[in-house]
Amino acid sequence: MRNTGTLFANDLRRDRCKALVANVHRLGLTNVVVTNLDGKKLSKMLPRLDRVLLDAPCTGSGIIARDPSVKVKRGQKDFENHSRLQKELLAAAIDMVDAGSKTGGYVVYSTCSVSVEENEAVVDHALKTRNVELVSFTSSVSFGVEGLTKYRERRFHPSLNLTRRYYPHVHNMDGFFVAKLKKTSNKVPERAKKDRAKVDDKEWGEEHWTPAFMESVVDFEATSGQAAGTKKTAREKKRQHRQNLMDARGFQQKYPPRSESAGMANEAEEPLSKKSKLRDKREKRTQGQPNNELLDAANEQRPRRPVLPNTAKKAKKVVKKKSNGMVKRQKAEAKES
Ligand SMILES: C[S@@+](CC[C@H](N)C(=O)[O-])C[C@H]1O[C@@H](n2cnc3c(N)ncnc32)[C@H](O)[C@@H]1O
Repeated sequence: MRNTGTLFANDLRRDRCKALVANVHRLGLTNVVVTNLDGKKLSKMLPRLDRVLLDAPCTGSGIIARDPSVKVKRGQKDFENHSRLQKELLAAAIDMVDAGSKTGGYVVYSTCSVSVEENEAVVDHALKTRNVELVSFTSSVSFGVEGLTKYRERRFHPSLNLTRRYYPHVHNMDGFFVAKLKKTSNKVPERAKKDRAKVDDKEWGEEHWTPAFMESVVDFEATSGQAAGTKKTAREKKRQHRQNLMDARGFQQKYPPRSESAGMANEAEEPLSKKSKLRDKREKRTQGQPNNELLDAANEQRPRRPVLPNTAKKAKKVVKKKSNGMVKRQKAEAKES
């Protein structure tokens, strides 16, 4: 501006304004008015401007190379909150500009973030809620890669390719984003323009949600933390699994249980086979008996007689037999004498 016209420089933080004033003095600028206000309210306080540069507050995901703490400092909520604030600040910046300005009517939006939420999503929101369009600025800045027009399930206005992204590993600088907007009318649209950012609200794996799948009960394996009273036996689990399969295939409607047609009280009970009756009997018999596993563990701890190898056993037997014979012989000799 070569020290002509008037420049308003604003920051919400007082300490930042001090640094700003110092820079103004250092550069010998005489056309700058420094304000310490909330950017969202600025449009009501200042006259209509020719152009605005919004270097928006952001998560700083583009400066991780310089400040790795960003990786642990920022969470999903930070990205969401910054995106919301950036949308409000950009709307306010657009409202401050005069669309009929002979020398401008432009807003430049920039962040030092590489996240889509803080960049393309913010600009796309402005395109929908204000009368602005994106313009190219490659004549003055010839490098950078095109902004994204789609990202995962999100779709943005095709003109988002006029924005520019700068990457540390590609451009040897901080991660950065720049968009240049031209205001086409001072009117603020009453309703947001058609939503192009179609969010695919289909959930992962939804294609598997067949009616049969949705009707069946998923039988999860009992975990170690399960209450003792609710633990299912293998037989009960098997029965439950069979029941689930039958429910999923609509067996219940096609072939109602016999008891139902006969009007019996116990409807869910199915006829027991001979084998399962026997198994039931065995289960009842073992109920209340000591736990075999505990007994085994106790036996393990009891001191045991050393197990002799076979040859040692045989030798022991022979000695025993011999000693028996000797005793008999001695008795016989004693009788004779
Ligand atoms: C990326 S920095 C701008 C840096 C500045 N361009 C410079 O070179 O020093 C974003 C600035 O926005 C300020 N800020 C945050 N919220 C604001 C708000 N609601 N209104 C105005 N400024 C705000 C922050 O204090 C921060 O200094």
